[in-house]
Amino acid sequence: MTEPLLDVRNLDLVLSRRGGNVPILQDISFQIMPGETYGLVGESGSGKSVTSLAIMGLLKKPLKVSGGQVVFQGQDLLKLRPRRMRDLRGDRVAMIFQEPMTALNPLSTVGRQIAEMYVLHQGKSWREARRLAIDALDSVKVPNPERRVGNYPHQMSGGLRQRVVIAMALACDPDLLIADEPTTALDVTVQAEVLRLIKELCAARGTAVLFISHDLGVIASICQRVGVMYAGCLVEENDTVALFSNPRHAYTRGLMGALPRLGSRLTHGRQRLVDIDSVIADRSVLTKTRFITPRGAANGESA
Ligand SMILES: Nc1ncnc2c1ncn2[C@@H]1O[C@H](COP(=O)(O)OP(=O)(O)OP(=O)(O)O)[C@@H](O)[C@H]1O
Repeated sequence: MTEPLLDVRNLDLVLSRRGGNVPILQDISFQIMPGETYGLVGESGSGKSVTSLAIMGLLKKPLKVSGGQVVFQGQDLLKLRPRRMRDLRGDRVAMIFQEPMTALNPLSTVGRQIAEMYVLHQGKSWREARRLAIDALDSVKVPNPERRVGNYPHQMSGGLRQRVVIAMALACDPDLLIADEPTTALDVTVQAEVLRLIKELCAARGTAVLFISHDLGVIASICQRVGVMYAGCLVEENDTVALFSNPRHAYTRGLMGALPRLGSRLTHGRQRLVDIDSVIADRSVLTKTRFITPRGAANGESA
């Protein structure tokens, strides 16, 4: 049987204070298989971002992991030395955030920033890296890549900047891409294009994705499986289709109730992202719902 690419096991995370620890995440467990797109969905503050930061080893005080394992390609990332973790972040795991400017240097051209990925992580010469940067811009459908390669980030729209960040993230062909609300800051039509781009590029390269969003519609359009987070716990997990056709947890049903016209076409603004009727009609991919009861918590059905 194929081993999971990422196996998060019983992850606990606390806010460490002088007076004692406050639990932030409790007993989070999920797996992502190679090439799979897995969504984490939940309202603001449910713990999606800190889960991804814990996986990437990017948590800052006063947050700290207090238990569990993050096994990636067979090794527990929580035990890796900072230097190994830094190498892994450049190479095998990449991350994109909501606001592309957090990942871009405003004082450097986008071409140089993409080229740097090839120079630092793949030992390419600057000359070769510049050519690869143009190809990378082309692959993320930035028009006129030979001209755009000389642009500074402020000379580009938000959508183009996010494409540049995607090009940088995928430059080293990572095995896992963590995308934390990558389209939330963009307007609706651009959102749909960027989502489609992530979906197509990762499918073509076999890159697994951990996709984080508060928006079940966005998650449904891109993910094969979904984990639903509520108050620091993963309360329900299932194939996307099964989750939509048979939400078990009261909180999941609440999230779905907030979706426009559920049961007909799932829309996001004016852009149709997924035809939920046809998805639900495809019963072949339905599997048994994994209904999760966190350690020490009451059964979440009534949460
Ligand atoms: N640096 C921090 N210091 C203290 N508490 C934090 C810090 N970062 C996050 N938290 C707390 O951790 C919990 C989970 O936050 P997190 O950002 O992961 O939520 P989220 O589901 O990603 O929400 P959002 O979509 O708004 O980012 C929240 O209660 C938040 O207040």
